[in-house]
Amino acid sequence: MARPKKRLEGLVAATITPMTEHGEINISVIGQYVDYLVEEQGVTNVFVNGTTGEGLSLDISERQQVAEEWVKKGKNKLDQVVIHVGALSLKDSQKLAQHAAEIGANGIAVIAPFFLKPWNKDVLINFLKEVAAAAPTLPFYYYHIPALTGVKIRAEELLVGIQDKIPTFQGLKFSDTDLLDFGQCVDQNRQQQFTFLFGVDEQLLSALAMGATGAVGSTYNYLGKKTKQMLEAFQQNDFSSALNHQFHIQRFINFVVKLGFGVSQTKAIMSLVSGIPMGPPRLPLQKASREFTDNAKAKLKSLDFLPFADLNSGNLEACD
Ligand SMILES: CC(=O)N[C@@H]([C@@H](O)[C@H](O)[C@H](O)CO)[C@@H](O)CC(=O)C(=O)O
Repeated sequence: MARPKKRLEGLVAATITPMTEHGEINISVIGQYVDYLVEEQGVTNVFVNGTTGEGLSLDISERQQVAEEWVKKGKNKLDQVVIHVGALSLKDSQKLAQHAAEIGANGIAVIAPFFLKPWNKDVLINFLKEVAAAAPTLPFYYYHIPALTGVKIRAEELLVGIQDKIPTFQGLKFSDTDLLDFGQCVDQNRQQQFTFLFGVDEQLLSALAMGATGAVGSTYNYLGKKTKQMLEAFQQNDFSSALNHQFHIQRFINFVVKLGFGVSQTKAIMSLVSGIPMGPPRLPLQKASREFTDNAKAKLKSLDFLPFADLNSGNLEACD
């Protein structure tokens, strides 16, 4: 059975796909992006071409180029590079899975197909199994994100006997707020040594209490250091400090959610905080507004989340 040499643990940044002002992928800044995550945020695992990375808005060749660049630039710097290879077409997904294995990625993840949808657990597993089989040496993660896929099959049900069907199954990336489902995934699989990655950053502490072994999220791109403080406090059984850290993070997320928060806004915030031009999102997404970025910047400052006192206005290129 394929197992990563080291278990995927701790924080995993759901990477942004940098783009030029003309909407082309801009892989030239990925090396700089790797250094920023490692050196400034202490984040050494990445999840590439997922929701934040607009994976489903890229064509196959673009997805392969982005994946390849992360593996290349992450060599000897990142611990694990997991590639999301989910697609509506099984063939595309298999092609991407095979490619991920060829380039030396550390794992693959797949969402449920979301147009012609699997209507029950067995059908979904059959789809996932066919993708996993295209990369038989790579650990496989199911990416559960029902609010976006519309596939509401409970993760708990899906995990029953999953390794009999998918021998490379390694774990779950759980991007949902149903902590009953999440808790039962952990509780019913205590013997399996699965990896449980939680994907709702503002609720991570609750998931840690339920047994999450790590977390994948968009905010770890720029709040990685802060979130690591929460993880450390939790590991030291200092629940009061961990809660303070979670509330601190929630104050920011709550603020931006009220303004309207998604991939476009993540790109703008990351450009602002890191100084790396992430560019605009691809249609159908729209650039974050200048008003959003100004407000987010003021909030980051007031919460002491900005590494330096004043920011170069050049970092605001992602905004109108
Ligand atoms: C719906 C969504 O984008 N969720 C984010 C969260 O990190 C989210 O941005 C955060 O919890 C703020 O709500 C991640 O789960 C997405 C993710 O891991 C990915 O990009 O694949």
